Amino acid sequence: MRSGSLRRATWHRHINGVAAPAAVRDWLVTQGSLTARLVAHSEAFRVQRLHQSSGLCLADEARAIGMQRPGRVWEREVLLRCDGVPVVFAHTVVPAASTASDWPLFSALGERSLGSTLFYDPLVTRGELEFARIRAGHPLLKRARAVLGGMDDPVYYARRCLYRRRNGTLLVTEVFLPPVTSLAPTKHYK
Ligand SMILES: C=C(O[C@@H]1C=C(C(=O)O)C=C[C@H]1O)C(=O)O
Repeated sequence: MRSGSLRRATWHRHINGVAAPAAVRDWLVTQGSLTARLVAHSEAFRVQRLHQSSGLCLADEARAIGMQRPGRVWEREVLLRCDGVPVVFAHTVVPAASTASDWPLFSALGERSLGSTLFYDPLVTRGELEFARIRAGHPLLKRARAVLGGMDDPVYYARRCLYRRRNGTLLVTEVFLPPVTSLAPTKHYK
C-alpha cells in the first residue's frame, strides 16, 4: 500500500462506508455534542489539552477547510477522558487566516470543551459528519500513540465535522479509542 494512502484517510459521507462494529458505530453517529454524551456516560469528564498552537494542516484536511493545499492553521489537540480513561483523541484545525471575530473563544479555551462554544452559538453552522477508518501510518494515530503509547489495533474509527462561523471554518476530527465502547450511561442520562 502506497505510504501516501496511509497518511490520508478516505472520508465517507455515510457511516456504512466504514463498516464499524455496532458499539463503535453508535458513538460515531452521535448527533449533537459528543462532550454532552460523554458527560452523561461518566461520573467525571475531563478535556485534557495536549497542545494548541500553529502548525500545518494534515494532507487530508486542507480542502475540507477551504485551503487549496496544506497550509498554516491553528491546531488544538485534546484527549477526552471519562473517569480518567481516554476515550477520544480530538484534533481541531482553523485556517491561520481566520480572524478572532470568526472564532472568538477558540484561542482561550484551555480545558473547556470546544463543544461548549460550538453548540450554543447561534452564528455557528454545522456541516455533515464524515467517517473514516484510520490505520497505523495516519498522522493522527502517530500523535495519539505518542501520548498514549500502545495504539496497536489495526484500524481505528474516526469522524470529522466542519463548522462555519462568519467567514471562518473549523474542522473537528475525533478518533474513537477502544474504551469508549465500555462506557455505560450514568443515572443522569435521559
Ligand atoms: C465538538 C465537540 O467538542 C469536543 C471537544 C473538543 C475540544 O475541547 O477540543 C474537541 C472535540 C469534541 O469532541 C463536542 O462536544 O461535540
